[in-house]
Amino acid sequence: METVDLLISARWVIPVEPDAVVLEHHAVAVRGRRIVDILPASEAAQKYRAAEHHELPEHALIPGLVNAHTHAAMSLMRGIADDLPLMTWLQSHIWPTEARWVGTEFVRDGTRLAIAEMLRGGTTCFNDMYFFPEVTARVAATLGMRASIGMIVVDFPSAWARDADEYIARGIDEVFDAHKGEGLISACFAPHAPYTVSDAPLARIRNLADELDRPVHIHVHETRHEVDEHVAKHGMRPLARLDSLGLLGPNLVAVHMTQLEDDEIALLAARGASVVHCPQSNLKLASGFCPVARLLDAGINVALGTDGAASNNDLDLWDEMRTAALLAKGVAGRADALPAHAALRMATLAGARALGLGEEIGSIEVGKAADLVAVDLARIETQPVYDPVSHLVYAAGREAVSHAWIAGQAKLVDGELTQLDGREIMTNAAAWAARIAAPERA
Ligand SMILES: CSC[C@H]1O[C@@H](n2cnc3c(O)ncnc32)[C@H](O)[C@@H]1O
Ligand SMILES: [Zn+2]
Repeated sequence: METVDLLISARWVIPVEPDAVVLEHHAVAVRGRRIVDILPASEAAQKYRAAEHHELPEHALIPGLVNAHTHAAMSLMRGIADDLPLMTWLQSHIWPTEARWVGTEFVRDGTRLAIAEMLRGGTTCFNDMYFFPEVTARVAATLGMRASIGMIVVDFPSAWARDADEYIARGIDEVFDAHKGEGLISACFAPHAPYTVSDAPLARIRNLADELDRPVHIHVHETRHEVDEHVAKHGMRPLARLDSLGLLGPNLVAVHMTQLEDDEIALLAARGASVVHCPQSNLKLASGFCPVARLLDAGINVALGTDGAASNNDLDLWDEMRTAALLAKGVAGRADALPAHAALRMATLAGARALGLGEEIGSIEVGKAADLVAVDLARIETQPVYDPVSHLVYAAGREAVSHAWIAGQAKLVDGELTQLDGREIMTNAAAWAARIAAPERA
C-alpha cells in the first residue's frame, strides 16, 4: 500500500477539466499540497493508506471556487448604502467612509470577515483590489487562504499612498517582493479604473506587468455613464484608451464590461484578455449586463466575481453562478446561452486562468494543488439528483458546502471553520459598524 496525506472519496467528483465529465464513486488522493491520483473509490481503498480519509457518500467534490474580483475588506461596509447607482454610491457614500475609516485595522478585520464568509461558501481563492493590500496579503497568508493581491493605483491620495508613484512603489515592495515565491499569495497590478488613473501610471503599469508577467486587474466599462464621460474627456472609449496604452493583452483582467460593441469583443478576443463578470453587483447598481454568451462564443476567458460586499451584498459565488446563467439566457434570448457546466467553469477554471493560476488550480487534475470543496447534496433542496452539476448551479446554495481544502489543508470541516473563530469575527464586525454609524461629534 502507498501512503498519502489525504484521501477524499465522494459520490461525485466533478473535475471541470479536461472535459465536462462527472466521475461517480471516485476518490482524490493528495500528497503534500498536490493531487496525486484520481481513481475509483473501491480501488483507492486497496491502493492507499491515508493519514486523513474523508468518505463523503452523498457529496459532490469540485475544485475550490475562485472569486476573480472582490474588495475583501469592504465586508465591513455591507449594507451601508443600498439602492443607488454606481457614482452616487461611490462618491457620496463609499469614498467618504473609506477616507474616514480605512486603515490597517479596518483592512485586517474586514479581510478576516470576508475570508470566513468565502471559506464557508467554498471559495478558496480571491482576487482583491483594496487599500493596504499588504495587510490583506498578510491576513490571507496567515490563514492559508489563496489570494491574488492587487497592487492598487489611483491618481488621488489615500491613507495608503500620496500619488500614483507611491502606490506603485509600495505595491511592488510590500506585495510583489514581500510574497515572491510564496505558495498561496500572488500579486497583480490593480489600477482602479480608466477614470481614476491617468496615462502615465497606466503606461508604467504596462511596462512593469510585462516585465514581471503579472495580471492587470481593472474596473472597465462598468456603466454607460463611465463610457460617455470618458469619450467626452479623452475622445475615445475606455477600452480603446487601454489598447492605445498597450494594456490590452493576455495579462488584462477587465472587470464588469457591461458596455461592449461587436468590434470591442473581437479586440478582446484577439488580444487574449480575460473578462470578470460580476452579475449581482451590476444588477444592484443598475450598471448594465455583460454580454457573457457573446464573449464566450468569441473564445474569451470569462471568470466570475462578487465585487465587494458593499455592492452585492455578499461574497457568494453560488448566487453569482446562478445569476450569471439565468441572466445570460435572458440577455441572449437563448436557454442554452450559459449552461450549468459553463457557469461552474467560470467560477473555477476561468477564474484561475484569469489570475495566471490556470496551471495550479481551477480543476481537479493530477499535479494540481489540492484546492477542493465538498458539497452535500443529501438535502431536501437538492432531491432527487439526476445531474449534480445542475444542482450545483440551479438548486444548491452555499449552505450545502461542507468541506474546503486549500493546498491539501482543511479549512472547513463539516461546515466548521478550522482556523477562524466566527463569534470573534462577528463581535468585531459589530464593533466596527457601531463606530462607523455613530453620529460624528462636532
Ligand atoms: C483603490 S481600492 C478599490 C476602490 O474601488 C472601489 N470600488 C468598489 N467597488 C467598485 C465598483 O464596482 N466600481 C468602482 N469602484 C469600486 C472601492 O470602494 C475602493 O475605493
Ligand atoms: Zn470592484
